[in-house]
Amino acid sequence: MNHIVCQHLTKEFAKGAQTIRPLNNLSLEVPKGQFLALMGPSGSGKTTLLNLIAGIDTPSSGSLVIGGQELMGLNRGALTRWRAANVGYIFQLYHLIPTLDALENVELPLMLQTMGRKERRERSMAALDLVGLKERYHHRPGELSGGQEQRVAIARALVANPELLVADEPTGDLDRESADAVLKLLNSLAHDHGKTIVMVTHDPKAAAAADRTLHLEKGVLVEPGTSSAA
Ligand SMILES: Nc1ncnc2c1ncn2[C@@H]1O[C@H](COP(=O)(O)OP(=O)(O)OP(=O)(O)O)[C@@H](O)[C@H]1O
Repeated sequence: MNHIVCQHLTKEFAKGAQTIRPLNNLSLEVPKGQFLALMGPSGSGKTTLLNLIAGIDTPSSGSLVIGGQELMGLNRGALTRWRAANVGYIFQLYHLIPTLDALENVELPLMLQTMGRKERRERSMAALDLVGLKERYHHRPGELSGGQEQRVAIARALVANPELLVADEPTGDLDRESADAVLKLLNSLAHDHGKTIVMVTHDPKAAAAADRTLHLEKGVLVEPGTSSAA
């Protein structure tokens, strides 16, 4: 079953008298539980596509169906509710709150739900356990390594149990060893826990850890080796 179905997806921005089109008539299907890597030069539309798939931004035209829900045409409020229930976002620079410990950071998405403190704590500890950091729950971000911070951020992305994870350069700020640990974790989340993962990366080694790699160029998908810039 396809988890993500993009058909003729276009995103346009008006810039003065000009129209910028970061995504141009893009069609794409991603099966549930697939770990997909998106590569492409700077400005090719990777983040724009990721933000549409994450429900952060809305398409200008085309269709975007995720888990059976058509996102095209949803208003801001509906999109925000859909995102909170269905998507976990992982950033390059973690975006943890420095004054909160690991557990409190992971709990944050659950604050938006009506849930008792005990259940919130239990769910957050389970997410920290899944990323291998249960013992570090009381540490603040400043007391963790970059790789550990990213794993806490992944626990935060997972805690509301979304089916879809999107990651923008999740290993871009990590050394090779920490990057490999994060990639192994993402791989396991897809294959052992059924999460669909869309990851933007510039690193071919990170892309190699995914099930499939797609290349974007000037807002369209290209086959490797057919680049217009080549
Ligand atoms: N909100 C916006 N308003 C106007 N133009 C935008 C907006 N968002 C993105 N763009 C333009 O769309 C194009 C694609 O941007 P995007 O961030 O998707 O590229 P990218 O492939 O993620 O690049 P990078 O690898 O540098 O992050 C760029 O030319 C960018 O300037």
